[in-house]
Amino acid sequence: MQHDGPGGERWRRRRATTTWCWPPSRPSPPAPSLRDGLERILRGRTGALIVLGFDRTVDSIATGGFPLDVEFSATRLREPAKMDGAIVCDREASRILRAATRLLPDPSIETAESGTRHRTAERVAKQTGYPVISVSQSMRIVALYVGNRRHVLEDSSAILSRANQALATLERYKAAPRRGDRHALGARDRGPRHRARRRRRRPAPRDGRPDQRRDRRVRRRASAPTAGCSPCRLEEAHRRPRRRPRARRARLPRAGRRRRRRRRDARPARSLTSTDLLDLASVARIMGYSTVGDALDAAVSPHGYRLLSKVPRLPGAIVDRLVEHFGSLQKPARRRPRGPHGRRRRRRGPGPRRPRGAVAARRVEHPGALRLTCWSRCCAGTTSTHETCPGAPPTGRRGACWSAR
Ligand SMILES: Nc1ncnc2c1ncn2[C@@H]1O[C@H](COP(=O)(O)OP(=O)(O)OP(=O)(O)O)[C@@H](O)[C@H]1O
Repeated sequence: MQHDGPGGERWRRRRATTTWCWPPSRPSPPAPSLRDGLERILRGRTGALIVLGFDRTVDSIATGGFPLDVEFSATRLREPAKMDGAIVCDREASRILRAATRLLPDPSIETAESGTRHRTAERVAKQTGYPVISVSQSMRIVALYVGNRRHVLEDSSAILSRANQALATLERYKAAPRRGDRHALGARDRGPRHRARRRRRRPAPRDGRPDQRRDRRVRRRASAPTAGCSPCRLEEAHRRPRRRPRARRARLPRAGRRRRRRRRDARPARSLTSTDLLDLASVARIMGYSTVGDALDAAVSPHGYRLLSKVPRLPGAIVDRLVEHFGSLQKPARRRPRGPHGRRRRRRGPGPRRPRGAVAARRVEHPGALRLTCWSRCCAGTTSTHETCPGAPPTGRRGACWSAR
């Protein structure tokens, strides 16, 4: 008779086709002691058949053996594995419930395995929906069966050696000079003039692609050492919380929108696939450059975010405003200061040199945003702010310092 409740035909079929995952209430996949126990069984040159879950279906297909109901530990798992038959644990692998039991799954369930242990493991996994671990004595491998899937666990030493190799590669990637640096240094160094010419050459979006690819490789490598370490990575992926749909945001003013777009565009190319990385236009687009016409070959220059982020105590809002105002770092860096009547000032005689950073400060309209060195004849750069400059006029008027702009 077919019934739909637990243990019924439809119930069993549904369980066999749905992907098994750890109960949501459980904070983490099975304890590392399970992996340790499997290692011990392998080292002891015995096999095992372990069912991770117990319910009416498991009970109905298990015959013989003896009930245990003891706390799970690696050593306790090793002992019943020496005997014939299967071991049944609870779903969290925190207790060993039965040992040396014979499993008789439905023989009509298809299986691609040949040995009796593996055939049983696959059938039990399909019929009960619980994960079943089979440790092969002859092949010395651990296979995990979950529903219709089979996953062979890698040897710990292999995972460790791969992780070490990945870390070494990561170090090498990190240590390698970036393409920009190579330009500056000059791979084929032909003397100081050649070096200076190379340094002056402005990069185009096309030049950024190898660096993007390298960054991607470094990121992929960085996650590689852990990949495959956990036998339940698959399940973990299932348990990963889904991103909640974001609440609709209030429309920002135009400047804010522009800033947000620029930040979004400047976000690292994490979302790009390996194929996208080969497409120069996608990479340029994510870097915030235009791809229309021959824009990819046009010279580009940095906005100055990186440099400005190094100015201590300079708030992000001011950085944004500076970048918005100048557009590019090159403009203020190249500009020579103007005198009181708009003429370019000449340097007269020896004296303290004005640092470049102060030039950028001169063009900012908002005096409240300025906490930069005052450079004028009144204090000759000995003061750090307008307020502390001895040449500063009473509040509300611009003094000698600022009228010198
Ligand atoms: N239906 C079953 N229920 C419980 N245990 C079983 C069942 N079938 C096989 N086993 C266990 O598997 C052991 C080995 O069986 P067999 O050698 O036929 O399987 P195998 O798939 O070739 O395994 P291995 O790769 O380890 O040699 C048996 O001694 C028994 O302990």
